Amino acid sequence: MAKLFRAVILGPPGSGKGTISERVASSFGLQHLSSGDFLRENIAAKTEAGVLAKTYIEKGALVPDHVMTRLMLPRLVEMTRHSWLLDGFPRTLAQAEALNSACELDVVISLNIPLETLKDRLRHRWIHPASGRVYNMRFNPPRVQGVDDISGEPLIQHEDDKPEALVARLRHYKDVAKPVIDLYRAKGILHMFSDTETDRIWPYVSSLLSAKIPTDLADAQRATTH
Ligand SMILES: Nc1nc2c(ncn2[C@@H]2O[C@H](COP(=O)(O)OP(=O)(O)OP(=O)(O)O)[C@@H](O)[C@H]2O)c(=O)[nH]1
Ligand SMILES: Nc1ccn([C@@H]2O[C@H](COP(=O)(O)OP(=O)(O)O)[C@@H](O)[C@H]2O)c(=O)n1
Repeated sequence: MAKLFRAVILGPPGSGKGTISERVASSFGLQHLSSGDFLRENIAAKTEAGVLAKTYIEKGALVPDHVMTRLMLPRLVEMTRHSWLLDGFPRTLAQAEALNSACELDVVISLNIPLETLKDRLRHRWIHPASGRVYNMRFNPPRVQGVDDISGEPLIQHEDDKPEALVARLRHYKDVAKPVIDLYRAKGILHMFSDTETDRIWPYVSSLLSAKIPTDLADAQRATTH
């Protein structure tokens, strides 16, 4: 069995983690696990962790580490036989240490996007809650404004994308992300990308992963996901 590949993508709200993760999933056959989407699934399903997490997310605050870890690690156990890309977790040093005790990472991608770019992107972000499909009125608009291309259901904007909640989230992100980035840099697995456009970052991410993911593994995984 080819060695599995484990990666994490870090970046502030609106940095393009989800956009790049989808491209990685379809190009390399890695499973994309978005902690934000997984949280919203748990909130919708009114699970114990979902009910608890909802109280923090509504304030634009971070969900406590033990709640996130208790939610994410069992999900990763279910994915033991897959290569995966984690998006939005770990977010803090405690979460990174919990993850590191559970598995070995091969690559950590860190997106470094200017604040004004983030604000502009999130102002125009629309989401289809049921599927997690993400649109942007400037970057990838839906065919019909306010309507999901696939289901025809209405698109929404996340409460915590509103400018007033966004400032709190961005400040939180900077405070908690630095030790996580430093940890992975010290491990020698951090790769930082800075730009204002995903389409300019993507070729670099793609060539990094092409060099890191064994070709037989990528071919095998593409075969299973298509
Ligand atoms: N204008 C523009 N918008 C982009 C670009 N890349 C992504 N977006 C849009 O910007 C918004 C944020 O992108 P996401 O992929 O959701 O970013 P994220 O890091 O996953 O965001 P969170 O889930 O909030 O952490 C979405 O509406 C994307 O469609 C880009 O290069 N230019
Ligand atoms: N590790 C994590 C991931 C998400 N979250 C919460 O879940 C919300 C939605 O996560 P998300 O990944 O969709 O959004 P971003 O905050 O990453 O832009 C975040 O704003 C946080 O409130 C968290 O507290 N801890």
